[in-house]
Amino acid sequence: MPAVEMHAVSKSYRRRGKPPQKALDDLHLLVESGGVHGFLGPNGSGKTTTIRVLLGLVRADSGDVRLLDRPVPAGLPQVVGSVGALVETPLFFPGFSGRRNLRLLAETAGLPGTRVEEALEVVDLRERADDRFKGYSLGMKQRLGIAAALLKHPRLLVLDEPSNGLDPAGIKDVRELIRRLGADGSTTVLLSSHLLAEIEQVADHVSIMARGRCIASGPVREVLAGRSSGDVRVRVPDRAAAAAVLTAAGFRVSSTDDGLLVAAGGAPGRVTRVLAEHGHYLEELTPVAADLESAFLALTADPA
Ligand SMILES: Nc1ncnc2c1ncn2[C@@H]1O[C@H](COP(=O)(O)OP(=O)(O)OP(=O)(O)O)[C@@H](O)[C@H]1O
Repeated sequence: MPAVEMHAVSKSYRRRGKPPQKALDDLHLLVESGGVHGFLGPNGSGKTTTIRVLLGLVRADSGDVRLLDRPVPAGLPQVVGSVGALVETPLFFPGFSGRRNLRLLAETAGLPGTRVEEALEVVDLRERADDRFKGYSLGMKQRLGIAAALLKHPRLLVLDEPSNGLDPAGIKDVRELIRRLGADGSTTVLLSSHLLAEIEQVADHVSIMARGRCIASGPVREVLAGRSSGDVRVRVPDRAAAAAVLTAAGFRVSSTDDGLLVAAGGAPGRVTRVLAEHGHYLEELTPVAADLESAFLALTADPA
């Protein structure tokens, strides 16, 4: 059963004195259960709006939304107890300890105190649980927020840009925590981020948003492997002569530290043949994968 299904979802925000702002434009999104699903897109691409629609915080103008196999918003009361979310920095009492803050939340939600200890354990805050919230580092505050979202042992945990504003140490802690949660198997994590590296390092699957649509989705490796640059790196004994031959054959060639970079347009066989026909024998030919950054930029580039 998918954790999230969205079909043809559109949402515009009305703005006073201006035309409506289209935030979601015929969005199709599928998040299978289990692991960490990265939800990647530049600022303004519609990630937060998608999450708001999912959690019933705003209503879509059209389309179908299902969360844990229940329609949204009608079926939300049946699943809300299985969904944890960290959408904004959560509000805690600054003068209370982390543990006391969580206990209050657990009591309000009718959850047993044992859940507080389990959640503190998962986010690795037990040792500091009796310190006041206001003395926590930003990373610890964020982990306490995740602990709060974990109190009800959610089947789906939604984290909207959890690393925003954190220092490198905090980012690392939150990243490790998300990895642990994904490996645990009982929780599906939907992790939204505009940071490619964050998604690359923790997510199994990724959906890429641009301009209110999902433009690519699948296992992280596949989505990115499908974006090979079409370039090849070649090493030959006589670099200058080989470059001249390839240029004459119509290839764009540049020299690198250890060989030639050839824009082969996905036809590495032709590079090999042209070189061999002119008596240049390859020592090495390696396809150059598009790095994640350029794949992401190419996917999300504004066509306008
Ligand atoms: N309450 C609102 N009123 C008007 N426009 C809005 C509102 N919320 C979002 N938008 C617009 O909708 C579009 C999508 O915004 P959204 O916040 O969903 O994107 P995002 O990918 O989460 O980006 P960010 O990371 O910057 O929050 C943007 O153009 C944004 O300016």
